[in-house]
Amino acid sequence: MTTTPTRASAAGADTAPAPGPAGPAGATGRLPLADRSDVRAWTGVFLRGEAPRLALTFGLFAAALVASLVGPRLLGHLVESVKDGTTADRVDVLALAFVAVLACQTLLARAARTQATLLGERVLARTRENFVRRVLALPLSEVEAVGTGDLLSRATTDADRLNESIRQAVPRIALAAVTLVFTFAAILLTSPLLALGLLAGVPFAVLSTWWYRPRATRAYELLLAQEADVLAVTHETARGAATAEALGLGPRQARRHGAAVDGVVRTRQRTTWLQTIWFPSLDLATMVPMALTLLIGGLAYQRGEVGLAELTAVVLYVQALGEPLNDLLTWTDELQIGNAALRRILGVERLPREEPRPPAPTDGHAIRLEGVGFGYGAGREVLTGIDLDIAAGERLVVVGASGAGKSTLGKLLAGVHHPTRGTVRIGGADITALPVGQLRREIVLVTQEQHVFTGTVRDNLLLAGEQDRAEDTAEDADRATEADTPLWKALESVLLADWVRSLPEGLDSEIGPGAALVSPSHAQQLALARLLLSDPYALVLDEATALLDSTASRRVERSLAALIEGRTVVSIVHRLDSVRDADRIAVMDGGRIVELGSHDELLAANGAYAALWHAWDTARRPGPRT
Ligand SMILES: Nc1ncnc2c1ncn2[C@@H]1O[C@H](COP(=O)(O)OP(=O)(O)OP(=O)(O)O)[C@@H](O)[C@H]1O
Repeated sequence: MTTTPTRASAAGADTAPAPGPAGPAGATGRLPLADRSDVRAWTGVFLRGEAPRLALTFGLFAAALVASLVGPRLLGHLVESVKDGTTADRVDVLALAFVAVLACQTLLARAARTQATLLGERVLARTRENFVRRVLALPLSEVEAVGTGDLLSRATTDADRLNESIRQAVPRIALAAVTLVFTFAAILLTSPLLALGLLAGVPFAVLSTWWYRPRATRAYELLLAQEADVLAVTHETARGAATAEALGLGPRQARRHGAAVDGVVRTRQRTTWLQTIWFPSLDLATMVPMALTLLIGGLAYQRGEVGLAELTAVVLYVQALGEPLNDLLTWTDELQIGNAALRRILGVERLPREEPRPPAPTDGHAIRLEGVGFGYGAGREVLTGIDLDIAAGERLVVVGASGAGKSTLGKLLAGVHHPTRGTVRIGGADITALPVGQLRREIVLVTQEQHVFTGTVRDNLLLAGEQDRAEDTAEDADRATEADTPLWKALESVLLADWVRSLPEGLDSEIGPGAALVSPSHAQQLALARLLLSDPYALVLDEATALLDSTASRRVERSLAALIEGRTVVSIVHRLDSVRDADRIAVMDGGRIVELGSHDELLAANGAYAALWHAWDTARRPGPRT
């Protein structure tokens, strides 16, 4: 079962969630997008941080470019020399020079591409690290509100697109732009008259791009968001496959997936349609001036205004314009996608941060809820007017019909959500003022969900930043054995020691996704052992064994017995098997606590609890068969 501190521990910061159950993500169901100023700021940091590498990359590209421009001039001279009559030696020299320039150009272009790739990978790695660090610092309620699909797609597909942009689009566009400028300058130097014709393309290019850009930006932003929706449905379906199958939700999930995919297809059709207007306009913007230049060149040559060498060079230059223009066209579009991806990746920066908080003084470990109310997002209150005192060491069971608000109460007790009204206090301190580290030493929520992290059994037990200690001690066998003692004790307590011993490398065996599979009950026992090691004062157990079959459930319940010893325990239950052992029972209905007392007191009161108990008691007894 998942223990909520895991994310906070991974963040490694002693921080607490920002107040409020749902921020911007909660209100919209999607993470926000960064705006242009954020992208500009990011670009500024990128340019400053990578200035030397950028200069080297562009320097290499420029050198390759100059080499590529020398080639046509040499060929021009060659053609003119042959026409005017020359020696074979001169032809050889010119041909050799041409080959040498070509080789230089190839080597320089190769070095430039390598630099661009390294640059892209560096920037991407840093952006990804920042993204993950930022996500880990998000209040858990934000992550819950937005779901994992949007986060996943930003960290994977969007990051890949940004990578593609930095690695390919940025250098190619820069190279194409510089090539165009240099080539134009070369034409201008060769023959200003012939250069004039090329300007005819400028109005076509400017007008069509001015029309296309804002439309394409919106379409690409929508496309990435819709792709995130597809990922979210796919992820949800895969994660809840067992529930979907049990409840026959397959067709419903298929419909949702189909609708999400339809959205993507529609937007792709729109982007393709936009391209079918823009691309031909740009083609026109390149073909018309090229044709014009050649026409002017032909006429000027006939009238003796330009020589054959100039005309040959200009014809080659004009031809050489085709590739950079094509690159500019294709990669500018790719850059738009990269820009949309970057806005999504940087969007997490707009969410509230978990600010570091100083430790709050507490007096004991009693829990007190005063006038607590809570609603998800802007919706109705699902908890209202809750007043509750839980003494340190008390066992409280929470029962009630489905939707009564039991799990929500559990999340408020553990500080996963903060009340929208009233206060939750632990040891007299407002829970919202406690840093996460301190909060998790006080109280932890244990749910039905479990997660085994990829790594060794030891890593899984020592989550919470204690791996370093384990790595240090691994060098010294005696100290390692000593350090392992509490781990084995915890594993013994949750009845998992035999299982770990049976693994090929004991505590050092790799488990989790991609390694040895762990059964749900073992995963839950592992999480309980982890909890034993982190040793919180209070536990909220939310249906901890509800999803297990009865044998596994009995095994985990026996493991739980070791964990709850000596702690404050709030158990949220559907089955009433063990409610009699509780000190008190809270009955919830419609978001309120309607009854509170011991089993005997509540039976004597003959109210809601008595009705629940009798119904459950009758159902579990074997009745007369008819
Ligand atoms: N993440 C959420 N967003 C919006 N509403 C929610 C969310 N989680 C629960 N609710 C709503 O809050 C109310 C209380 O739900 P809660 O899960 O706390 O009840 P419960 O008593 O634990 O039910 P169950 O026994 O079925 O788990 C329900 O109306 C539920 O639909």
